[in-house]
Amino acid sequence: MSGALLSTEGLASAYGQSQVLWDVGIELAPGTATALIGRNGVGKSTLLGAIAGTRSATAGRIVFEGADITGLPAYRRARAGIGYVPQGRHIFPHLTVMENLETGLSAGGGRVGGNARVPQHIFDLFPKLHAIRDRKGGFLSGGEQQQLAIGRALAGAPRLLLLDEPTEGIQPNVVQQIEAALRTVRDTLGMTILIVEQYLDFVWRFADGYCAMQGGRIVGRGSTATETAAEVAHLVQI
Ligand SMILES: Nc1ncnc2c1ncn2[C@@H]1O[C@H](COP(=O)(O)OP(=O)(O)OP(=O)(O)O)[C@@H](O)[C@H]1O
Repeated sequence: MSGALLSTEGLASAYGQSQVLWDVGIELAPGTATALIGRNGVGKSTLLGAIAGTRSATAGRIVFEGADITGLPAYRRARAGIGYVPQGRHIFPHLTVMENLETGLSAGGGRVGGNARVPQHIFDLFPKLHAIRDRKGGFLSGGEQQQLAIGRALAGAPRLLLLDEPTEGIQPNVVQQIEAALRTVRDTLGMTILIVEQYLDFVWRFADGYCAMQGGRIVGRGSTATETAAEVAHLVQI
């Protein structure tokens, strides 16, 4: 048996008749960060969605902490310990920052207790969120929304954090804060991270490993310590 926190075997997914994931097998070791990379449209977001439960698998299986979660709906996976920060952030525009964070608490379900509060470490990671805690989500800048989306996923105390292009359209100082936050949750909380990212220099600064996709399949994997971002970018023609 593997010691992976999450693994997929033979995973496939489709939009109607159009298959977009083929025979995907990945393994995420506990406490590691893995970059999922590849050109636009190769299936990275679909794979993240299949793991989070927002897309269904048409074949294969997904095992999380030893349990087969392939058939579980998304809310049960969130409760089981999978946090998801989708592309486009999907924060609630009419709820305040604090209320958005509280939805993350309830998504985490029993893992954080009945009348739990938003953990202080989320405000330590993103101090701006505390300063704007009473502001409505719809009035935030893109960088603030991204911090909120990550904070909301962290509020559920996940063991696995899935992030879909968190640096997209974000200014450099916020990108640095996101990098620091991801390092901290991995290094001090032992969280496992799977991150879809086009900005390879960013993700190479902290990820331990990478999986490269082409045409809905994993075509390469390895360590960010032994292969440079430029070498891997060349391999997958980014
Ligand atoms: N809702 C949908 N209906 C039909 N086809 C879709 C849908 N969403 C994505 N696709 C198709 O599935 C394939 C994989 O898309 P996906 O978004 O997973 O790729 P990606 O690697 O994440 O790309 P990007 O970097 O552009 O987000 C693409 O060919 C895309 O056109």
